[in-house]
Amino acid sequence: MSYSVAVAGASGYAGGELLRLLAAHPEFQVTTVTAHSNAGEKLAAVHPHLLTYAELVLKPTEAASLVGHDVVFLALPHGASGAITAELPDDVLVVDCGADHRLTDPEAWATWYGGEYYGAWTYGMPELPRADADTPATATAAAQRAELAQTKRIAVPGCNVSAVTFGLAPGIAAGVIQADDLVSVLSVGTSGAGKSLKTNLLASEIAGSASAYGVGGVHRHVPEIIQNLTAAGGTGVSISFTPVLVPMSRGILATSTAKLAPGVTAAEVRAAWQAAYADEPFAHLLPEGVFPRSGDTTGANTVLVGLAVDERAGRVVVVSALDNLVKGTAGAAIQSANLALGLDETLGLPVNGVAP
Ligand SMILES: NC(=O)C1=CN([C@@H]2O[C@H](COP(=O)(O)OP(=O)(O)OC[C@H]3O[C@@H](n4cnc5c(N)ncnc54)[C@H](OP(=O)(O)O)[C@@H]3O)[C@@H](O)[C@H]2O)C=CC1
Ligand SMILES: CC(=O)N[C@@H](CCC(=O)OP(=O)(O)O)C(=O)O
Repeated sequence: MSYSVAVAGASGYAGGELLRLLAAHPEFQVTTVTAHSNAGEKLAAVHPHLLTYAELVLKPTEAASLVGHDVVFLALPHGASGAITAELPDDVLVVDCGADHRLTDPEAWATWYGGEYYGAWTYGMPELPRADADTPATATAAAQRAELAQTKRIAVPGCNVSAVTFGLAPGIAAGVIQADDLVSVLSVGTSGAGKSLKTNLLASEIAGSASAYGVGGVHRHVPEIIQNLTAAGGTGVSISFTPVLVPMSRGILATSTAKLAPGVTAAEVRAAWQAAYADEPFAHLLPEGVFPRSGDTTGANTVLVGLAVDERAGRVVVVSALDNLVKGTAGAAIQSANLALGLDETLGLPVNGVAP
């Protein structure tokens, strides 16, 4: 069976990456692409690298363009997807790459985003371990996958959120690190900010320079990270989160540290991540002493993790890398859509990065 697919926001970075991956997917046929200011243009005019769908004409982003498809991927600015989705039939699988449906707490939405709250959807991170807070060591990703298999509405995680969650969740779920004193500093590529012109992203200002932003616990990804790590079994989750814009177009390299739980050995720490990712197709723990580079994941739906125990500091140091446009958005969206349609979770998704 082949599914007809619409991609809204196809002229943007996330939309373009969805199209690149969907072109290699054996069960999906993209028949509609939409845009905002670029509506009316051929796709070839905005994404010359995408030959498969080059002749499709970008329609306006409105419900009328999207109805009649089996699957709709939304890659729109925050706040733009809620109203459109309300007009789509319940039996259409809708996968939103934006933040509109990620947060389960309406107050958190009001605090960090604002505007109308359209409610949380099934969270599109199949690997997320979920635990009863009293028994974190029993956390597995089975519950998340089971929910995804039943849903018609998927909220794709934020890209920075994914990098941090993949880095820390296994240790929290297994109880080998403390959740109340987490620190994550991320090197992030510029494409995470989207295609529209922003003054802090002028080439003359980012080339050859690194700059922190969202400093002081004010980045909107903080509540989403806390939501995930709490679901993984963390109690009193507290994280200091600082992204640093670096001169690369794609990729995120997150360095996260956490206090070792009392009495835990280095071998037990490693075993926690090893067990969590042993059977995962897209999450991988690297051998001892090996740490990922962001570029190792370019183009792949893969998150790579390296870890070490800093005995002097009493902390675990986890380095996690992913491509913000693939495992950080478009790849995660397709992986979750595969599950929701009962397809092989890995269908159409590259596992190997492009390096160097
Ligand atoms: N870039 C990334 O790494 C990641 C992005 N995301 C999320 O994916 C979504 C898209 O991001 P990204 O592709 O980077 O952004 P871009 O700015 O590159 O693209 C935005 C898309 O939305 C369209 N658009 C702009 N304004 C409106 C509007 N008012 N109403 C409807 N459509 C509009 C644009 O159309 P046009 O260009 O024709 O005006 C374009 O197709 C965002 O919610 C983002 O947070 C999530 C994780 C990672
Ligand atoms: C460089 C840069 O600005 N990156 C963005 C990535 C956000 C993202 O893509 O996630 P959302 O879907 O939650 O917007 C940021 O840190 O805000």
